Amino acid sequence: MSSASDKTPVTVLTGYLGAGKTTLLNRILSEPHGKKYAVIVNEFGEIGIDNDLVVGADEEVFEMNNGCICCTVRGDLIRILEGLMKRKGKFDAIIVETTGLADPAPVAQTFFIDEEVGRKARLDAVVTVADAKWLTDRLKDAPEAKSQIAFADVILLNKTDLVSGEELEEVEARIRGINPYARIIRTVKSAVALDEVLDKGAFDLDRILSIEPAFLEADDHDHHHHGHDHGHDHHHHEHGPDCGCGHDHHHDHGHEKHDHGAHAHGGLKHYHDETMQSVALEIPGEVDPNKFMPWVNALAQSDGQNFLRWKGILAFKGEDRRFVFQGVHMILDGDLQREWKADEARRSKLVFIGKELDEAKLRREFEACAA
Ligand SMILES: Nc1nc2c(ncn2[C@@H]2O[C@H](COP(=O)(O)OP(=O)(O)OP(=O)(O)O)[C@@H](O)[C@H]2O)c(=O)[nH]1
Repeated sequence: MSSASDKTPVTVLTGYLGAGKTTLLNRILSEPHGKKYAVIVNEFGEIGIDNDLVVGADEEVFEMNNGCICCTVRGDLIRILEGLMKRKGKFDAIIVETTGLADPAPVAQTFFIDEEVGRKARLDAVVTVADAKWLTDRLKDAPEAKSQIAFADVILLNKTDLVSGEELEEVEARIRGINPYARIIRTVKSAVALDEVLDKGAFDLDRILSIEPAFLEADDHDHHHHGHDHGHDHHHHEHGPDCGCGHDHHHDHGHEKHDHGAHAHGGLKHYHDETMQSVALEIPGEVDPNKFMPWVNALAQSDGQNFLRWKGILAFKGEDRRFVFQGVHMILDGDLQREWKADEARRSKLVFIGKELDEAKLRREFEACAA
């Protein structure tokens, strides 16, 4: 028997779209902590933007593309974790960043149900980043957001700069209503002392069993997902039937009625928003910032309500550095970041995640920004 301390600690980083997970991850990776972390990032949308936004991405980041981590959890995640375990000694800890749409329960479950993984790794804590400005709304319409709060051991109540003291009290009370146990830390730009979120030993199985009595029950979807109608289409865009999620996305969407959009994975409720879509656009070249910036500003006003998350990496005409564009609803942010590398094609990518996305219009308008 190995003791807990022999096992590699795993932090599951979750939180709704745009809450500040990547911001926290970059902080963790760039601080001089003297540790070596392996990072597993679960991408949403077909073209990899998330991985490109993580600093030091070259050596440490393992991508799980095209699929939702909570669906691929027993496939890709286990394979990546087992691969990492074989290289034990190289990593002090593992961080798994889930997409904003993932339900963390099945991810956490992996560490208890998969024997091989459970022998070598231990779930240290589920850390949830919550957006102080939007969480209250998402708790009303997005069951994943609620599950992310319910499963958290530590909650960063982030973006406190965007709300009044009164609103902050309100959202904190809502969080407490769902999860009275988690430690809540108020942050701006996910600024937190690392020892508040890493190596906490905070994951509390007994508490989770009180929320999800079926947490430890394995199910027959464990190693193959065939034929499992998952009823969600949040990443169906431009994916073939083999999007890697392992579920059939193109049949019977929303056909079965589930309570609150919950799906059974074993005995475990599994939440997915069935109306979420993503649109991924790419221009094989540069864009003109004098067209792009006015366009996104106008779009934020006209359609921002429907865009839960939009982000892009753009090659601006005549600019040596990559422009990283970020949006959460109508709040936009953009920065020139590192230089394009010599062997890197100067392409411009933009991803939208939201509801009622008019793909043809977005594509047409984005393409009109080409330089
Ligand atoms: N005003 C404000 N903006 C913030 C804060 N934290 C992060 N942001 C911005 O919010 C946007 C989203 O941050 P990310 O860290 O990319 O969020 P995320 O949770 O990784 O997003 P997804 O991976 O798309 O789910 C970026 O534009 C950040 O700069 C904050 O405390 N205040």
